[in-house]
Amino acid sequence: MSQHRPGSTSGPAGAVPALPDLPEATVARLPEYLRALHHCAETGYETVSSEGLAAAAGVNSAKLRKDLSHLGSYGTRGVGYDVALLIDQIEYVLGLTQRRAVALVGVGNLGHALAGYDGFASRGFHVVALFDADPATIGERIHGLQVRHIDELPAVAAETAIAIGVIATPAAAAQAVADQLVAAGVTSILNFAPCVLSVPPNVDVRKVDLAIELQILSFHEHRKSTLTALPGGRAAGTSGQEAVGS
Ligand SMILES: NC(=O)c1ccc[n+]([C@@H]2O[C@H](COP(=O)([O-])OP(=O)(O)OC[C@H]3O[C@@H](n4cnc5c(N)ncnc54)[C@H](O)[C@@H]3O)[C@@H](O)[C@H]2O)c1
Repeated sequence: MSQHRPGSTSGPAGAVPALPDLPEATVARLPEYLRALHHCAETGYETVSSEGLAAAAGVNSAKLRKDLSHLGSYGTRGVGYDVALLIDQIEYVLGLTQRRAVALVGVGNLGHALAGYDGFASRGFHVVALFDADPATIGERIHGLQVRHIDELPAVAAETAIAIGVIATPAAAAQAVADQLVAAGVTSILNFAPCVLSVPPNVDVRKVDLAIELQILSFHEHRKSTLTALPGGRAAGTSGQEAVGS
């Protein structure tokens, strides 16, 4: 099987091929496939079936086959997917063939944990700068990096192209920090602060909020408890509101 840049469309000679516009849900599952594929490779598997890969990634196999078809990857009947090739394809699509520089702003409780997390480096991300506004934190060294004042962001960004800015400040400071990151040329932001950021259209923001995840689990807990409270533990067709009141 020859190596092929997944789903690329041909452009003018010498131009970088455009990536397909993948469904966001597919993009969100690709890192799971990649993690499972790396595990296959580390445990000596050269091929993997769609069912095996789907189980390892925690999705159903029909969804996995559909996702991978967007990449132009269909596997071989009776053999499955070539593990090394699929790793290459997914890493290419996710832009993981180059290490991306990450700057972290806000080195408090969460920021300390993020700054010391080894998982970024092993997945292709390089934390290049740490910023804070508190004089008590500035100058501190974490994993060999010195925390700098946020006002130094433009100078640091001029020296080192920052691909992704991570915001771990209180919500009240997050918009101003986002504005500073954008002004410094950063076009991808991972926001841990519990607030909505306003950014120009060319800037991508992803939000991580564990409290929201807990609230969603709380909804499911609530729903399960209301369903089991019904006579016979009826499993569908009744809203939680009605069940609570019954
Ligand atoms: N996403 C999640 O799941 C999750 C989990 C925990 C906390 N949080 C959020 O993460 C953020 C940080 O939480 P924490 O517990 O680490 O708070 P913290 O108070 O310990 O740390 C915040 C840090 O941001 C710095 N800071 C404040 N204003 C700044 C500015 N303008 N520029 C640069 N640095 C600035 C502070 O000096 C401090 O060091 C909060 O918004 C919190 O709600 C999110």
